[in-house]
Amino acid sequence: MSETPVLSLVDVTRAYRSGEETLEILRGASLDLHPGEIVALVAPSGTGKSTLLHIAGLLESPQKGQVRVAGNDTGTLSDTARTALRRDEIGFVYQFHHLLAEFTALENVLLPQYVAGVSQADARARATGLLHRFGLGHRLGNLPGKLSGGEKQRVAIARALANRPRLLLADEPTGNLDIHTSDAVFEELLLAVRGEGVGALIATHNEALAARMDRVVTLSEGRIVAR
Ligand SMILES: Nc1ncnc2c1ncn2[C@@H]1O[C@H](COP(=O)(O)OP(=O)(O)OP(=O)(O)O)[C@@H](O)[C@H]1O
Repeated sequence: MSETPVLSLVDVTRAYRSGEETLEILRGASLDLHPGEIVALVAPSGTGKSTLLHIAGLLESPQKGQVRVAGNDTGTLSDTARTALRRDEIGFVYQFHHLLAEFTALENVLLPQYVAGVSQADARARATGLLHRFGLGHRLGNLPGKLSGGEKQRVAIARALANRPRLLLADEPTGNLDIHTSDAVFEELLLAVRGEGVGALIATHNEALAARMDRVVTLSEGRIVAR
């Protein structure tokens, strides 16, 4: 493919100290994720999925290697430029929704857009459009405490997509939900991601959900390999 990858990891290494020991979690992990491609990351617990997603999301830095997001070599960016790149190009969905409890569903989807400088009218149109798409048109004014688990996670996904990121990173995005709700929310997530043409890297333990994505990769001895 000739298009610039939305995410390029090149020989990324990351180790943690644990007492006397050094845990080498990532040992030369490389991956190209192309625009619109949806990749599942399925690997045993503790092998470094969250570490990899944090590095891809510019929340952590690798000790060695390169992280390029939408063609930008992030190792050479100032903190301000990294923050702007994260805000404009990357959406995150976690296992837990992390919605702001004192803000309504609509406000939770508006806020990242305001931070990015989107006008009130445009932000409102985008937020209501997304929330309607996730079947939450009747929940715009609800606080998170007044939403079901599945609804909260749908709002979190809408929030992650609000600024039209080119890259979506998700860590067990439906791992907190019962099987039935998880399947439904996951289906909506895939539809939205495909509809928006976002490149997505999604960590999951759910093999059936992984099989619905374009490609499945795993972590083996600190490297990313196809499965
Ligand atoms: N900040 C840290 N300091 C020390 N060790 C850490 C740190 N973060 C992660 N680790 C260790 O690195 C390893 C990989 O952690 P990570 O959370 O990336 O795994 P994971 O594959 O996402 O696991 P799970 O599927 O259980 O969420 C674990 O052994 C963990 O204890």
